[in-house]
Amino acid sequence: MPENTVVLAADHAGYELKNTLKVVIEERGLKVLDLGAHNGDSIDYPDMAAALAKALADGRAYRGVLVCGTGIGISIAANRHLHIRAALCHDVTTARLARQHNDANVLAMGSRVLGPSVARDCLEAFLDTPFEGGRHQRRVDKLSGAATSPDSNR
Ligand SMILES: O=C(CO)[C@H](O)[C@H](O)[C@H](O)COP(=O)(O)O
Repeated sequence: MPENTVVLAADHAGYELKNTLKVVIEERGLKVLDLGAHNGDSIDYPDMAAALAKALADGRAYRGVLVCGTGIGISIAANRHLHIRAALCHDVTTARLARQHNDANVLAMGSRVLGPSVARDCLEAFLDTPFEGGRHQRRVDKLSGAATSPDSNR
């Protein structure tokens, strides 16, 4: 898996913010796999989330960033894929905790609710923060069906 590549995808509403975030990632010396949108023409967020999920499943990137108008639709769509842990974040604290506690592999944001400066801060926290493991690993394992019992809480 290319540990230096971040995959980006957005719908038309997230197109401009996605391009802003692309520059931020490249400035950090990472590579970007940009799946679009490549213009402001209306496009459906489930299709973009599915394309990003496939790129991660194929090992073409190690993390992903999704943008739509609110981040809601595109994060819901991404989380339909079992290997995706997409966190919809609105601030640095949630972006940091999404990594520390949830081992989120995808950051989702809303271009119509976040300014570019906050979005940049969220992205940097998402890229810089390691997973804490420990008790959180057990919980993350349960997200992907590793739990032995549906009512297990240990
Ligand atoms: O899916 C969304 C909301 O959960 C995204 O914000 C979309 O970008 C939004 O619904 C697109 O709306 P538009 O009126 O078609 O631009």
